[in-house]
Amino acid sequence: MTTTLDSHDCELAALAVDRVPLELAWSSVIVTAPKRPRPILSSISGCARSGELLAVMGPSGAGKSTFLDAICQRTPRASGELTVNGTTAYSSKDLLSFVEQDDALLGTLTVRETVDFAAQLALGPTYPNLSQHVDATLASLGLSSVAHQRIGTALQRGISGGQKRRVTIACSVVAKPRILVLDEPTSGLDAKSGKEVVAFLQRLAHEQNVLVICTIHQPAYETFALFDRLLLLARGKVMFDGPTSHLDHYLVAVGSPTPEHVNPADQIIDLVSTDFFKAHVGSTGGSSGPREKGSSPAQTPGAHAHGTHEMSDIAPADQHVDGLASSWADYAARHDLVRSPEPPTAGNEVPYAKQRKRGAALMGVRKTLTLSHRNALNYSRNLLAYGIRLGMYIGMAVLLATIWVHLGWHASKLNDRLSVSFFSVAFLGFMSVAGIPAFLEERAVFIRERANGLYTPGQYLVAATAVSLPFLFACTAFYTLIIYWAIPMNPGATHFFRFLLYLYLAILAAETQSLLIAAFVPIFVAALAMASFANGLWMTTMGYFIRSTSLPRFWYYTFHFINYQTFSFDLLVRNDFAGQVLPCGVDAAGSCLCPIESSLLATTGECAISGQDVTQDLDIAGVSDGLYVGILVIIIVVMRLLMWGMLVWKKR
Ligand SMILES: Nc1ncnc2c1ncn2[C@@H]1O[C@H](COP(=O)(O)OP(=O)(O)OP(=O)(O)O)[C@@H](O)[C@H]1O
Repeated sequence: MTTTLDSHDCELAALAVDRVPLELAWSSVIVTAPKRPRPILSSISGCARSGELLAVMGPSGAGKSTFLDAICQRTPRASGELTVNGTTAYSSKDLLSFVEQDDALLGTLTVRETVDFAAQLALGPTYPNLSQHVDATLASLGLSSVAHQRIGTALQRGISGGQKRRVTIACSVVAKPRILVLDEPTSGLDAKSGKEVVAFLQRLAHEQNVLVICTIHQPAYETFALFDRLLLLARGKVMFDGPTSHLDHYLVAVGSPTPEHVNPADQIIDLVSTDFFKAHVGSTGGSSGPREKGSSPAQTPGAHAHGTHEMSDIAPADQHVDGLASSWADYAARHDLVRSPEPPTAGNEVPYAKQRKRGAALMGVRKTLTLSHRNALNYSRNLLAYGIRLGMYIGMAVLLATIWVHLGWHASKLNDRLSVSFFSVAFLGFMSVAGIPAFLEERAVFIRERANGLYTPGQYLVAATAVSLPFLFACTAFYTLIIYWAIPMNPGATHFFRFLLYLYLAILAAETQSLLIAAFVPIFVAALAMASFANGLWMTTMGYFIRSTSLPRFWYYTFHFINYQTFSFDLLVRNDFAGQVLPCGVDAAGSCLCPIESSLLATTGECAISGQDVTQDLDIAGVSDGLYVGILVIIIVVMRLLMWGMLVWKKR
């Protein structure tokens, strides 16, 4: 990887542009959580400037991820002030890209496609030299050799976990952010790859004047040396916030010098860790080391070691951390390391926001097209999600066509025939839950990209709908073609196309319902259970198992009439029986035996029931097909709008 990285130094330098220097400042940032005795972050202030690589470190639970969330405006629980170049009037989505701890990627795409789509969404498909920029980014992160490998799915092994981490970073870097924030960019990477990634981030900061802030756990000495500054947190407080070059001196000053062959990054983490504090205090008498001469009277590491029996379990750790926070504040003041944000000046106004507004509508259309293209690729390759689903629809059709084969038109087969319409609506609708896993995978990508301002929930939904419509139509068409003449259903082109339309609307409604539920509860098992329950509810109140006229009034006036299955089932039944006459049987005495009341017997004496008799019996004779189609469309549109609302509302 070293060689590829080096060979792209020039490329990176060439990509550098003369950019307005940025300073991100955070002031008195406090993050609290309900039922938590102390804040997650206790009034943190500081700033960082473009061209710097800042490490945010601290023991587990120190508040590092929360700090990143706060400075990226990703948590509603934060208070305090954030400014860029002295102003609060900036858009973090325009300036900043966030790389989360989890790698949310589409497994069916190749590495290059993934980064290329990210570039198109961030910069626009017509951005000059986009392809070269994508290749340079891949090379910079050591991904050229796997550029054409798929990310990987449950069926197809793809790239390694460490490579996925780098692809996620590449997706953010390729967007050319002015501020890049990364949560654990080296987790899952071996030491060498971790160092290469941090070296890349350092060059990105130094050569492209980007401000890079990242949390990092236990960096190797050489990796740690690449950082310009360190912000060290413990129990939500600042333990160190200055150039990494001062760390050794500071450790000496607080009486905890780094022993030979020990990484100063490990030494300071050891010093501020309190997770096993009580045990540590009990066994060793607390961490030792004199306080820096002249430091505040707050407790130093060893000061609380005696008399712990008088304190609560939490107090010694808090005291330890408070002592170190004071030590740092004293040290920083003494050594002129306290950084204050620069006041705003003419010429360093925050750029971008206005420029981006221009041509926003065209950019929005392009993004929707790019997203649709990506979705179409995903659909065409995702055998598990879509291939197997199409196979299921075909399998169901074959089952129906072979079991109900040559059903014919006899009154004794009335219920068998009604069950074709029921089965088609209810079971095909039920199978829409199979779309939930693929949606959740896409949603994770959407959450990441939306948080980085790449596109809006509306654009995502339009693109997702545009690609799912033909897929669901194909599923419906295959199903209809297989069963229609095998049973057969009501002959004639009009009835055939009506069947296709009504069933398509039912499947669309079922699909939208499943996705709406998954957007509301984005946990696979829970969404599956809820969608299954909803389908069960619709099945039982649609008027097949118990005729609608016999349904208890509560269910009839509520769920029967907001039920997409009611309208689809009624439409299919009306279509199937329209104009048909079903002869009834005759008993030994020659009496006509019809399963339902026959109007033909009463008027013409013919021993048969008409299609009209069937719809009359089901209490759907007088309904308007157009109205029912309209209601189905409204149900689908309302659920899609609710889904949009859910996507807007749920940011995680
Ligand atoms: N929404 C929340 N509600 C309650 N507690 C929370 C919430 N978010 C975070 N915390 C708590 O705040 C503390 C800091 O969490 P955070 O994830 O920021 O730590 P971290 O330093 O990133 O830890 P790690 O290195 O283990 O990822 C933890 O104790 C965590 O349990």
